[in-house]
Amino acid sequence: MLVGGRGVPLWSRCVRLLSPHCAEAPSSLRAAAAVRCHPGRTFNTGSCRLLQSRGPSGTETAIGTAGKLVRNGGDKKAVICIEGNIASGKTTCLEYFSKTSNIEVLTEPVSKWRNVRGHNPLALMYQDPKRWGITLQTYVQLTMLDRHLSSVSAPVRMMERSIFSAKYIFVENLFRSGKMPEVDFAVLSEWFDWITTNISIPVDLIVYLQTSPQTCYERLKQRCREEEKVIPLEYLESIHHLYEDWLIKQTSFPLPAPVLVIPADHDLQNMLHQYEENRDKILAGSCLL
Ligand SMILES: Nc1ncnc2c1ncn2[C@@H]1O[C@H](COP(=O)(O)OP(=O)(O)O)[C@@H](O)[C@H]1O
Ligand SMILES: Nc1ccn([C@H]2C[C@H](O)[C@@H](COP(=O)(O)O)O2)c(=O)n1
Repeated sequence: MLVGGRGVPLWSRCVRLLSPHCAEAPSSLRAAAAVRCHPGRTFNTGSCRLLQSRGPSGTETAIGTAGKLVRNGGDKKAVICIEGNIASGKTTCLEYFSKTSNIEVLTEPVSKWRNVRGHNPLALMYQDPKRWGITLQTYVQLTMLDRHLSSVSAPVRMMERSIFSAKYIFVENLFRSGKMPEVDFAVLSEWFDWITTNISIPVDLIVYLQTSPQTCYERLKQRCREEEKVIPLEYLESIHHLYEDWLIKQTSFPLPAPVLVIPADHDLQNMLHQYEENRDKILAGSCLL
C-alpha cells in the first residue's frame, strides 16, 4: 500500500490511501467537525445546536456554531462515499457492505432521476443534453443533498457518489464538452456554491473504484439500462479523466476527504475479496464498530 502517493500508474493491484492536498480536510473518520476544503476556511459545526427542524424524507437539521445548516447527530457518524465511473461496480460494492451490521447503505437515487412525477429526466438528458442537462443535474443536486442530510440510522454510512462528484464530474463534463450552455452552468454553480457554503456536508472517506473506461463500457452493456444504450465509450473516457484529475492527480477541485483507491477492473470474486481485505481500512478509525 502506498500512502499519500500521487500520479501512480493506473490498474496497479494495490490499494492506495491518498490524502487531500487541502490542509483542512478531515483527518480521520472520527472527525467530529465538518470541514470545507477551501484555503483559509474552516467551519467547525460539531457542537452547538441552536435550531432544529425535520424536513421531507426524514431529514433532520440544525444550525451549527458556524451558522451552517448541519445534519442532526451527523457529527457522531462516519460517512464514506463510493465514487467511480458509470457501471464501475459501486452498487455491487454497496450491496456487499450492506450485509454488515452497523453500516447503513445509501444507493444513488437513480429511480427518482428516471421518474419525477411521471417524467424521466435521465432519459431526456441522454437524448438531448443541451436542452435537458440542467434539468437532470438540478434534480440530481437536490436529491443528493437530500441523501447527505437524511438522518443516519447506523454508526457508519456508505453512500453512492456525492453532491461533489455530481458537480465536479457530471456537470463539469456536460459544460466542458459543450453540451451545457454557459448560463445553465452558471446557475448550477451558484446553487452548488450556496449549498456548500451554507450547509455542512461532512464526508470522512472517499473510496474510488478505479476502472478503465473499457471495463465500464462492457459492464454498462451487460447491465443494459434502457436510457444508457446511447452512451459511447468516449463519454466514459471523459468521465474517467475528470475522476482521475479530481481524485488521483488532485489538480481540478477540492477534495472533501482522503481517498482510498481500489483498482476495480477485476472479476466479481476478486473484487469481493478486495473489499474484504480492505474492510478495516474502509471502516478504520470510526471507533464505532
Ligand atoms: N467486478 C465485476 N465484474 C464483472 N461485472 C461486474 C463487476 N461488478 C459489477 N458488475 C456488473 O456490472 C454492472 C454494473 O455494476 P454496478 O454495480 O451496477 O455499477 P455502478 O453502480 O457503478 O453503476 C452490473 O451488471 C454488475 O452486475
Ligand atoms: N450527476 C450525475 C450522476 C449520474 N448520472 C447518470 C450516469 C448514469 O447513467 C446514471 C447512474 O450512474 P451509475 O450509478 O450507474 O454510475 O446517472 C448523471 O448523468 N449525472
